[in-house]
Amino acid sequence: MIESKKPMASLGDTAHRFKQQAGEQAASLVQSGMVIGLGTGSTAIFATRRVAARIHSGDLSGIVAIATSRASETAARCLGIPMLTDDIPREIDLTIDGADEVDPAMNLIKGGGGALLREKIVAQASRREIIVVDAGKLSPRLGTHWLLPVEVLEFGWRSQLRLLESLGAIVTPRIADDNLYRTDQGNIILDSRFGPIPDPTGLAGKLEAHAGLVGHGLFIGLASDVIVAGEAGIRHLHRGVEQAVD
Ligand SMILES: O=C(CO)[C@H](O)[C@H](O)COP(=O)(O)O
Repeated sequence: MIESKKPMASLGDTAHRFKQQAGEQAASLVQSGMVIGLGTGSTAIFATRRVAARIHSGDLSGIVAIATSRASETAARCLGIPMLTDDIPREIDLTIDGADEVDPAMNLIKGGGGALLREKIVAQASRREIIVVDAGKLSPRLGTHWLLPVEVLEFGWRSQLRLLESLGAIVTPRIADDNLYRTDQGNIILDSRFGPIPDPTGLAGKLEAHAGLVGHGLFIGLASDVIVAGEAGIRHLHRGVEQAVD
């Protein structure tokens, strides 16, 4: 079990250092010959950079990667990582991604960066889904600190908004540059404030039952590992079991 130690606000500027520590620790788990998934966001990028550095130093060979967003793909290509595009020809050995909120059972809210749908596709295609976070992301219950992003088709999107409201959420369509934000798929995101979610699995089921609602940021049972960095150091849990950290 992971217990929340500090609220996000108290981490302040140190969060950046913790993100780096968590991301780089995860990159040490990549081995030559692997197909890897590259996550999206300010924590996952530290893992991507370290993987690139290991490739260029000759420490890693035969790596091929799939990105969880167009932005991550562009970053990885710039760093010289060999990339797959738009297809996952075989099981991904290991994916390293960030999260917005992590509960004690290693369930997640993701999608703060808008990449939730690709992130979930890649997570579900991965043997190991390694989540890297600073300690401020730990939460006693999903929804306590973060909005739940829900990706919907433009067609009929206000009916999805009403559905979310009927489930108890306060819903705000995500805006970018004074327009509705668009995901990599051209869809809309409805940021939904549920507050602490008593039954994330039940809520996920209700959301998945609706046509037009193409993705949501609840990642239930998908994380195999969580690497969390904070004032107490770096902790690594693999399927609930504490791992030694170098
Ligand atoms: O889900 C995500 C993007 O869709 C990110 O992984 C999540 O928002 C965490 O981002 P960061 O590491 O920048 O805090």
